[in-house]
Amino acid sequence: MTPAIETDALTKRFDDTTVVSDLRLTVPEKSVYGFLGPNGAGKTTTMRMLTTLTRPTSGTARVAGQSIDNRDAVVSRIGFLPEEPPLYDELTAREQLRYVAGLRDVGAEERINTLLDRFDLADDADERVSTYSKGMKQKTALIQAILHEPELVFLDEPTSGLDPRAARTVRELISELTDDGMTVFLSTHILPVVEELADTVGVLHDGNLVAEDSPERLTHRAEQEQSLEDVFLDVTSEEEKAVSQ
Ligand SMILES: Nc1ncnc2c1ncn2[C@@H]1O[C@H](COP(=O)(O)OP(=O)(O)OP(=O)(O)O)[C@@H](O)[C@H]1O
Repeated sequence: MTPAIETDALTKRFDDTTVVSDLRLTVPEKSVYGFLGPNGAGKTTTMRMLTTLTRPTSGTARVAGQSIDNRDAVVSRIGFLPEEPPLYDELTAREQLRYVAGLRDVGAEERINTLLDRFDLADDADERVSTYSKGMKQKTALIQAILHEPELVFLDEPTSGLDPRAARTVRELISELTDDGMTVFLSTHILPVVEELADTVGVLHDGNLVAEDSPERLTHRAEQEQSLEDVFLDVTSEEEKAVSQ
């Protein structure tokens, strides 16, 4: 089976600073990959390369079976929820979704209605986005990212800034996406999000993939059972020690 994502020595430098270094990762189809790392680790930059928004300095990647050099082929097969999703405050959710469907050239009226229903937004779909809570906006943005039924969806910090209830709803919706056969690549610095959702967790630190395993195996990698948070702090501080030596 072709992996949903396969990177080979993917590297991004800005001037003299290497922000993503020699990244090699493989994400199987229909799985949830949790991309975990502290602020500034290089998660967003990696996602921007994989979604063709920025070019790598060196290295390659295939996304949904297509080379990231082939922008149109990749973009038609993926969805992307950026950290700050583009929503027009003056439009209603329904208008917003129709607009995006038009850009994507997908006849989506029925799918829009189904998704609004499923995301519990149907009653407010004709209100302006400016009146929405942060959670409602995030759900609208998530629908926008999956409207064209992508094989693979990239989510950058999808629960950040949400209150616990809204964050839970968004987590539940994300876990349902794999039921539809989608692959989810999810970046976050919030541990419970990956602990709950991810099949595989990759820990990025200073642009390097310092650990990669299932959440369960990561938490059992020390002899005594540790929480994922302990492992995360361990691997990131081990790296810091190695770098400073
Ligand atoms: N266009 C750019 N020019 C120069 N440096 C950049 C650029 N974009 C990102 N960086 C730097 O690259 C590093 C990684 O940033 P990135 O946004 O990828 O990290 P992140 O892991 O997504 O962090 P966060 O969790 O804070 O979003 C940071 O030090 C950032 O300042």
